[in-house]
Amino acid sequence: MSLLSALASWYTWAGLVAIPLVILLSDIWTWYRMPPGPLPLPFVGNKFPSSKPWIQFQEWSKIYGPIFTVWVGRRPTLVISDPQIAVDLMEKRSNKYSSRPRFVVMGEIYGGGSVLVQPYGKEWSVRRKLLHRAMTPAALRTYKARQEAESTRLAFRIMRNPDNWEREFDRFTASVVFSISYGHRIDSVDSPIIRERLEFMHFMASLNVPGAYKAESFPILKYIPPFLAPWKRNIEAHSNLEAQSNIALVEGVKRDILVAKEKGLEAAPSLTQTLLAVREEEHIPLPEKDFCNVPSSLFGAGSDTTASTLCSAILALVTHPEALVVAHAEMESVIGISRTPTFDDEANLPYIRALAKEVLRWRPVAVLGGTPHASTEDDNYEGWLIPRGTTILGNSWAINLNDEYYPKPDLFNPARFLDEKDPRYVPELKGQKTHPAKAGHSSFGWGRRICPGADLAANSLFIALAKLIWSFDIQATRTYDTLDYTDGFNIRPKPFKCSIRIRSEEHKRTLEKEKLEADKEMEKFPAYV
Ligand code: HEM
Repeated sequence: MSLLSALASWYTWAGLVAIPLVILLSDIWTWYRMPPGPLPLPFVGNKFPSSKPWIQFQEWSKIYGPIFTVWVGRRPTLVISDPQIAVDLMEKRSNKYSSRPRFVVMGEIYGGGSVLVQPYGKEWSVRRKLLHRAMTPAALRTYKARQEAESTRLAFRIMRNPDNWEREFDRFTASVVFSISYGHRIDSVDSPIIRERLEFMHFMASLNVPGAYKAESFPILKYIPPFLAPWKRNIEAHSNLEAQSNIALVEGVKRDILVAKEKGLEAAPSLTQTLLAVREEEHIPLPEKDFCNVPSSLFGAGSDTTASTLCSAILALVTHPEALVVAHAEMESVIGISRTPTFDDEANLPYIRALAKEVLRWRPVAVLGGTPHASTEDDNYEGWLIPRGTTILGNSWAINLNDEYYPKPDLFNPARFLDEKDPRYVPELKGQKTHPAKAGHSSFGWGRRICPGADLAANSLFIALAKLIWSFDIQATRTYDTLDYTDGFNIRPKPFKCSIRIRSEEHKRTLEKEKLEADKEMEKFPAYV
């Protein structure tokens, strides 16, 4: 071996050892300065449970404190279990904590331009501003009539077929968001349009399963040409299908507007109609595919979340019948039997309002805070380093069951959200610490990324729960495991049976009468077939 080649091989070996060593030392230095958590393995990170990580995170918070670090490979993730810390970072310092971690497969290859996974910046802000057009206070007021009508139809349909309550929740929430997005109601969850949407959602969810795609850990793989990568072709084919479907829905609204105009009428108002009018007047810097993704994103983000929360409400009521007794008493004294509750009664139904909040606290559907946040600058919190690019998880599960804020956190008791002057208020449920958010919970997320549909969802939950409680006796038929939930980004109780019966003949007659009015209201939004 010549001296030259010996030297070259020496340098190669030195490099092979030195580079990982430098990376390792740098990781250790970062790890040492970040909030402590379970010990990670170099380059591999921590071991996570294969299901329901929020439970393990809650356990770890009891050992490492309300803010700790876990490592996914070499990427640090900060897990927060205290609402004040979540607000300190994601709201008070929202200029640094409003991005999303990189989603190579779902965000960049599948694309679709969904606002949910967009990193913080211009692309995100254009979409978010367009979405806000549908969520202004004035717009929310106009949706109330259809939310009332759809929740009357919901109660009527459950009265007719009580065992079908879960699917009726899915139909109700789908109809509310579709009527807002496109001016069309949904009469059946089996309609082709809903089936297609669910297929898109399931495919999207499959892209996010940890380990499913190597490109997530090795982003360079996303540049492989599709003809060499069948997995990429498959993702792109699905992405194109969804884009075409989104475009077809917008084209449908354009046709509705033309047809109505020819008849001298106006098409049912919708977000799509508003966005098309805005585009006539100002340039919207989005390609057609991304523009059409904006109204379609309401279904993905807003339908299943609201329906799952209603499922949790039924589980809460059958396992905590004392809450239903108080709620029924409120209905009897404020509403009576000759009519069902409406939004005009909201101020006089504080227990029902509190009940909706307590469901969101007790079983937060977006259990790990929805989609994680990511930091865009180095920061320092209480002496700890939070480097740029850290993933931030608000563990809503641990936050909402934190007994410093919510004593007896596993107990479902709406009274904790009542005004202290209300005779039904229970002082023992007042936490030693007060939740920093005005709503008293943070189940809709934080700061600049807070759920834009929060008020719409809160309205749907209030009116649906009010009508259901007014209509029905809801009772257990067996004992239930209140932790038996599905896995994933959004959680829902696993299917269960219970007894749902109309409260009296007079309730039945009132509901039948009001259902006719509700049908008339919903005729303004022709059904998608
Ligand atoms: C009970 C019902 C709902 C719950 C619990 C919920 C919860 C959440 C949470 C926790 C986030 C993440 C917030 C964050 O990153 O800090 C989120 C984001 C989002 N939600 Fe909701 N949501 C609900 C209903 C809705 C509805 C009805 C809509 C629309 C009609 C909607 C649209 C969105 C969108 C578009 C985002 C992404 C925002 C962004 O990344 O900038 N959600 N939601």
